Amino acid sequence: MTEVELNTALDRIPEVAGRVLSARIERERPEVTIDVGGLASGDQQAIEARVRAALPADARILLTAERKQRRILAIASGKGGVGKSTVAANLAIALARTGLKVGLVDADIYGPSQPKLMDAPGKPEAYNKQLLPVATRHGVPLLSIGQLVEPGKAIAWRGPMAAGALTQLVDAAWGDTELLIMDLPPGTGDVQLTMIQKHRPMGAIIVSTPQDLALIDAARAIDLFGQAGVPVIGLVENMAGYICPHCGALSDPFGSGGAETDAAARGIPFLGRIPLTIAIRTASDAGEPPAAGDGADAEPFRLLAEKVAVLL
Ligand SMILES: Nc1ncnc2c1ncn2[C@@H]1O[C@H](COP(=O)(O)OP(=O)(O)OP(=O)(O)O)[C@@H](O)[C@H]1O
Repeated sequence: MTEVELNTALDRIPEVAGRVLSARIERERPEVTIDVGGLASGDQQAIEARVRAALPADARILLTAERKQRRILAIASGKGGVGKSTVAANLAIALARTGLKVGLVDADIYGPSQPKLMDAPGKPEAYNKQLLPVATRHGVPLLSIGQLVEPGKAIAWRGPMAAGALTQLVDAAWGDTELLIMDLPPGTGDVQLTMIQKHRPMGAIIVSTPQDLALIDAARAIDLFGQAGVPVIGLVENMAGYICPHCGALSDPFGSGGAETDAAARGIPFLGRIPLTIAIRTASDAGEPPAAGDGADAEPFRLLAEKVAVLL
């Protein structure tokens, strides 16, 4: 059964109209969440029976009485190449592993790398003029600008065109997703500002490398969020400390601790340090984000998710 077939089957059940919070195929199995808030238990059971009869026998049907509001957490950086997308993907996965329903929106028009990072290159289907997020092996559905355009095309877009396309990603059929991690384009231009003003993230995390120049750019990103009235919930230092895989010696190609000092000076929480390791790069390039595994490289992302979860 495809997601479109699943949605069509649900459309034929009048009792669930307006109550389907999510309908997706997870590991080839239909998974449906239905809001039964305000219904007597007999009516809830009747709805469940109707849905069960309409779907394949292995379908998972979840009934919930609490419709949670979806929030957006923006992941930003002052400049490109600091590992913003890597942090966004791994944080999304680490948060999902804590039980939160997390989705990932890749709004990076200059280099949409999430389809590769999350190993989800397929094009999203649409239903009722809404995009259906693409399920990934890592438990975090994804919508990326890279799934909608040919490689290299999005970069040429002007502000309004980019903002229009990106809005489709945020306003998609996210169903019961509680938190959307939004991987913003690097920098502090119009597209970033429009996305922040239009979608009002509950907060932003700034990713920086430890060296001074990256921190100056990070300061600009912090200012941008400040002007838009979106709280910066913390700073993450990426590519800090390189452990040689041969001799085990620790070196600091970009320095170390710069982001922590900078965060302290600005009164922004410091959320953690992700080391520079070859394993993080090779795993990411292979569509196997380290946070999805249980190796040493998952640990910094697990710790980061723990800190972020309390700030949500
Ligand atoms: N901690 C790390 N250790 C090793 N490699 C890393 C680490 N973080 C990111 N990388 C690598 O650095 C490169 C850039 O990372 P990424 O694409 O996440 O950066 P970005 O800030 O999102 O860049 P862009 O601005 O191009 O979107 C990638 O090859 C990625 O695998």
